[in-house]
Amino acid sequence: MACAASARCVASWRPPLESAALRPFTDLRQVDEAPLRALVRPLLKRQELVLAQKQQHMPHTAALQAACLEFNEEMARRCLAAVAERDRRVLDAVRRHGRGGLLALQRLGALQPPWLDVRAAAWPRALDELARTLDETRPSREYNLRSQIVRTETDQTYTAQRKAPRELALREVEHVIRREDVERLRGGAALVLDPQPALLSAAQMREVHADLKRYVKEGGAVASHNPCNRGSSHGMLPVSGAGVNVGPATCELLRKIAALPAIVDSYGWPRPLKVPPMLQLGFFPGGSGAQYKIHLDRQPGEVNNRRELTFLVYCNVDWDTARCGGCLRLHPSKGMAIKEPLDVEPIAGRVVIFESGRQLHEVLPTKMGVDRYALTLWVEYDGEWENLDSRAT
Ligand SMILES: O=C(O)CCC(=O)C(=O)O
Ligand SMILES: [Fe+2]
Repeated sequence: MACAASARCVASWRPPLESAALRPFTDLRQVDEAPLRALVRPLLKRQELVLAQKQQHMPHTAALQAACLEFNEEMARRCLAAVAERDRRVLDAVRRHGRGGLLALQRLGALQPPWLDVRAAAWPRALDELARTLDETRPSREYNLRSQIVRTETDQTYTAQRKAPRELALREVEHVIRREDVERLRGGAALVLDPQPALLSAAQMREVHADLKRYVKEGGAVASHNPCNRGSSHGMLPVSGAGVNVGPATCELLRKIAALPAIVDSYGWPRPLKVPPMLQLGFFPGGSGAQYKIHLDRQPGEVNNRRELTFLVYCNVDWDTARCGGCLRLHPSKGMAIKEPLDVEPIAGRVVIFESGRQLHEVLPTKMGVDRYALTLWVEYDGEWENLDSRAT
């Protein structure tokens, strides 16, 4: 019955006629994106200059992060101003035309919230409610607008930077993930792998550990502002190892991590994958109680997040969990295989793989004395934003 009714509705639906009475309101529906789009390229150019300047007195990735931050702040400022200007015009129009203006905007589908009560009796309280809602929702609308614009304008560069997994395949790591592992991953399992032979020799892993320690000390990781992720710092490392002050063992590890998604891909993953050019170094200072509360690496409905699979590799030589804490806790999650919380010790060379958008996880507080280092590669879904959350799982 419901289907028949909605089929009839769809068939008889027509776009609202933009009559002369509605015409003055039609422009109010959208933010004028043209000046914002025109801004992206010059800002990116400026970002390159800022990067070149900063590189003279700080490590490459710290400079890159600082330059990106400046770019984002400027874009956010301009987008917020544009959204605020549009809200001001909406409120002006409604004030001028009274309830008729509000009704007109609603008919054009321009107004949030859709639940606003616009009956004569509720006027003028509706105006206050509209003003408050516009005010409260402005930051999230700014965020959406910014990611939409930056994304469209930089799409070509972004795509060019991301290599398909097969191009990155390396024979040396073929043994790390087996066909059965990928089958389990497809079935909702999280993989905890201790490859034999290890990704690196014990001596090489010590070199990596020393490199990461130095890298953090030189300012390569910045303190997290995420309230869920108190006390930790993060930096980005290019998977090529190019341009960063790290030794051959770390470069080898980065290349090997970037080659792992090709194995998953070769045994069959339901969606196309892309490997980003950078991976994250997570630093949890020992004894600080730093932790990362329970989270997903891609929240449902997140607009500009394509994370499909999370690959973690730990670099903590001589890690003693009883003394240092810092386990990765995998939580039971909807549609996933884990039924009881599972604590994974972050020991050097261990590889953990799970679905970014489905596997809930947290990092338990680090305790005494020893710093915790993790490398995280978020392999992305190679498709349209819109498809991400509506896809069959
Ligand atoms: O360091 C870990 O074990 C996990 C880190 C994490 O969950 C993240 O960065 O999203
Ligand atoms: Fe995470």
